[in-house]
Amino acid sequence: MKKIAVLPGDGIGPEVVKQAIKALDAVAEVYNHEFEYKEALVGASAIDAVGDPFPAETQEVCETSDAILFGAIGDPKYDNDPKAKVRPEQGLLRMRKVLGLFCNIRPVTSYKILENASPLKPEIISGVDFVVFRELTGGIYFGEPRGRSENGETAFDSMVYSKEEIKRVSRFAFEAAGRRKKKLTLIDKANVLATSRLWRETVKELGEAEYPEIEIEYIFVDNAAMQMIQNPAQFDVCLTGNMFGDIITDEASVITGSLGLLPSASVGNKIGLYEPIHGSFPQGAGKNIANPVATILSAAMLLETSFGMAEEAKSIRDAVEQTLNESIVTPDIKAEKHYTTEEVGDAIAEIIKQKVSA
Ligand SMILES: NC(=O)c1ccc[n+]([C@@H]2O[C@H](COP(=O)([O-])OP(=O)(O)OC[C@H]3O[C@@H](n4cnc5c(N)ncnc54)[C@H](O)[C@@H]3O)[C@@H](O)[C@H]2O)c1
Ligand SMILES: CC(C)[C@H](C(=O)O)[C@@H](O)C(=O)O
Ligand SMILES: [Mg+2]
Repeated sequence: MKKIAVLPGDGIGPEVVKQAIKALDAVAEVYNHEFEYKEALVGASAIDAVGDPFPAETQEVCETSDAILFGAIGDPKYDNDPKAKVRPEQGLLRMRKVLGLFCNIRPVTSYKILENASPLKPEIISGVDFVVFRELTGGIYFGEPRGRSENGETAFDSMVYSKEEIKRVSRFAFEAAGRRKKKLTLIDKANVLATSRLWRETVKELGEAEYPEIEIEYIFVDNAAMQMIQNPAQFDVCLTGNMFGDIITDEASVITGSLGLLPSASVGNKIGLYEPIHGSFPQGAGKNIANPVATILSAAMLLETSFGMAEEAKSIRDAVEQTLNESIVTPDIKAEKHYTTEEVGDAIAEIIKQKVSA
């Protein structure tokens, strides 16, 4: 029996998480596994219920589970109130920090069938298959000091990184590069930032000392943002800090056709957390239009990474691909006919059940 903490969160979070559970249930049925789900509050809905975006009970549920499935957090009432003292995003950040989730893995894969769904030309996105390793518990998101001057006229955030923080996430990226094309691209801003120069120095030292077979390429983040649109197929394993990784992966989602397609895994010392890279898409909440694929693929990453269930994970990925091939897609994907969140979730679960029982 595997215990999965389920944190649906806000906006479309509960709708897309529900579809991922359908896929997990289908896997459990076909492969004879038992998954026990324990739901907990996070984000704006947790603030509304108990005044804290990451309550102690939620932390407890996470820490006593084998893996965490997360939807999304965020609500316009906080986005539009810069003076709000408690914010949903603080819950997400605190959760990442206390659970030691310092490495966020974001694969970007283009699907042949969706080559016309992207605003980019098919010949540019054909065969794109790279993965971004984003540092998740350091950098400008967490650095001190941060805040406002006494008169309120100035605000400041600090970008802080230690060699140790850089090394531990870099190891994950080097290991992945070893399993893939033996090339690692460090994305930074070393021409301006002292922290980026520390990244370059540390990654170079680590590579020379422990991963001499991996070729390291260095690229400035502004150039990388441009190259990712101009020639995305050149990338394989990318490594970057917290904020650059956040921005560059939303950009990368355009290659695939929709932000609603990209999953992620956040790992570190202990437990793994799996979540779509998108947010709570408040405009789409309650309308049954959100694309559940990013969350369903996050569930596949959960099976593979936390439970070592590679075949089960593949059955989810294959089912997703089949729905895309059959054009069973939500409105964010260019198609003649569109399906609802529930219909896409049902179709994927059905295919998982059929495929393996066939
Ligand atoms: N990890 C997270 O929980 C997370 C990530 C990003 C943003 N947020 C929060 O979400 C809220 C909304 O932020 P935002 O609008 O900048 O980003 P967002 O990712 O929620 O949405 C941006 C746009 O992407 C599209 N989109 C996103 N997910 C989709 C899906 N599953 N299906 C179809 N289309 C999808 C929509 O067009 C949407 O307008 C904010 O409060 C923000 O802080 C949370
Ligand atoms: C909501 C926000 C704090 C979060 C981040 O910046 O990490 C989100 O954009 C993400 O990509 O998970
Ligand atoms: Mg983001």
